[in-house]
Amino acid sequence: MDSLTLTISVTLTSFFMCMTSSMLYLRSRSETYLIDWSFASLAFLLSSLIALIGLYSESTNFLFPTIANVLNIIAHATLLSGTTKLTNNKSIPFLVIGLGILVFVLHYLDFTRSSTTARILLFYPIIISLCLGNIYFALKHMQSSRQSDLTLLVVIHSAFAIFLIVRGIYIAFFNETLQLFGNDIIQTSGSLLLLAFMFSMTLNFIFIPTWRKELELNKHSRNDYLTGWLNRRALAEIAYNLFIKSQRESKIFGAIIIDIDHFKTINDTYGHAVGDEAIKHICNQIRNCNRSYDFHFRLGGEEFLVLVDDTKEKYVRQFAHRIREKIEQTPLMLGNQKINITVSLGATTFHSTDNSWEQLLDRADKALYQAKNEGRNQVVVASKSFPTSTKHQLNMKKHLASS
Ligand SMILES: Nc1nc2c(ncn2[C@@H]2O[C@H](COP(=O)(O)OP(=O)(O)OP(=O)(O)O)[C@@H](O)[C@H]2O)c(=O)[nH]1
Repeated sequence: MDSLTLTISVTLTSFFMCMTSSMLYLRSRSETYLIDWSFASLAFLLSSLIALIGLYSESTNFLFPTIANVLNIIAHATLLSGTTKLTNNKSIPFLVIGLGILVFVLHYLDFTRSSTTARILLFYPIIISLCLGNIYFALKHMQSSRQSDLTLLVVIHSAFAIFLIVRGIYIAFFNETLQLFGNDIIQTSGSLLLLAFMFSMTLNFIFIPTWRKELELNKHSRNDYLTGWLNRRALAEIAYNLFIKSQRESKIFGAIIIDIDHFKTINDTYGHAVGDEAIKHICNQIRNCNRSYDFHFRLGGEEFLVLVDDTKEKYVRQFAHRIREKIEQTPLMLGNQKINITVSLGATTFHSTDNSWEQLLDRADKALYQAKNEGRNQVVVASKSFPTSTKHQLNMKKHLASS
């Protein structure tokens, strides 16, 4: 494979990369990091076009490799800019422009002007650092969001950085002229490496927005629009999994149902919008009392459920009391006006005699009914022998059946 064929292949691949990223952006304009990745692809395309023209015209003009290299570094820096926008909501235009100017100036130093090897060894650390930047931001994002959507990006940049290091070491320490596919190994491996990188980045461009759309759809179908908490659709799946886990590993999970007291009065007095604020306020207070890995659901208007994994009855009781106290002590502030809100809570834990997760929720619901009946603003914990069927419980069953 001669250099011209390889450079034409790289140009074509960067053309497809550019087309793919810009078309993806035109389809979903909210994914603004695709603008940066489209510019990066355009810079790769221009870089390979300039290299191609230089090669085809057999020009010795130093401006050809200079501009091709400047654009190449700008392309890698703009890829990083897309990643920082995706993970941190910030692009990094000054770094992109700064690196472009730096690489241009470096071309006109005596030792870089006279040696291709010196140029490669000078610019590789810059590209490797940009790859490491991509890896750092992607890993940080995946750790905080608990999603693995950027795995492919991490793999591609890691593989590319490793290949660059190996190639850099080879260029620095071995100067035998080996052949690869009928051409000088340095030339061929460089083009093949870039081809593989661009091809996998194009796949990555398609993969990331698709994955994010799917996550968003999934989130909308499982989460309540007002609070962001899980809805009834998610309840059946999560409660079933906890129930199976409790049976298999003899672990206890607990349920706390929380209902705002006299919520209708809040709505009637202050209006529906303030009612919505009150719901969000209560959710924030509940969240502040629980562990981040408990499951939070909005069961209906002003009724919430917390499922507590791997616990004991005494901890569930403590949690429930903490929630009640926190809400009582933290009024909703409407400017200078305080709105005091209280909640009633019904709690219970898994018993070995429970045949289904619904049985556990029925018991928590009955306890809630008792808390309401006994004057509200209190916690009732249902033990194994809690009395059966109430009117409220039947309502709950109806709710569950219709969800
Ligand atoms: N603002 C607002 N109100 C809602 C929402 N969903 C349901 N509601 C209202 O919540 C109120 C619930 O009233 P009730 O079921 O009588 O309960 P309550 O007034 O809290 O009385 P107790 O639970 O017995 O203390 C109704 O007025 C519903 O219209 C919502 O998303 N936002």
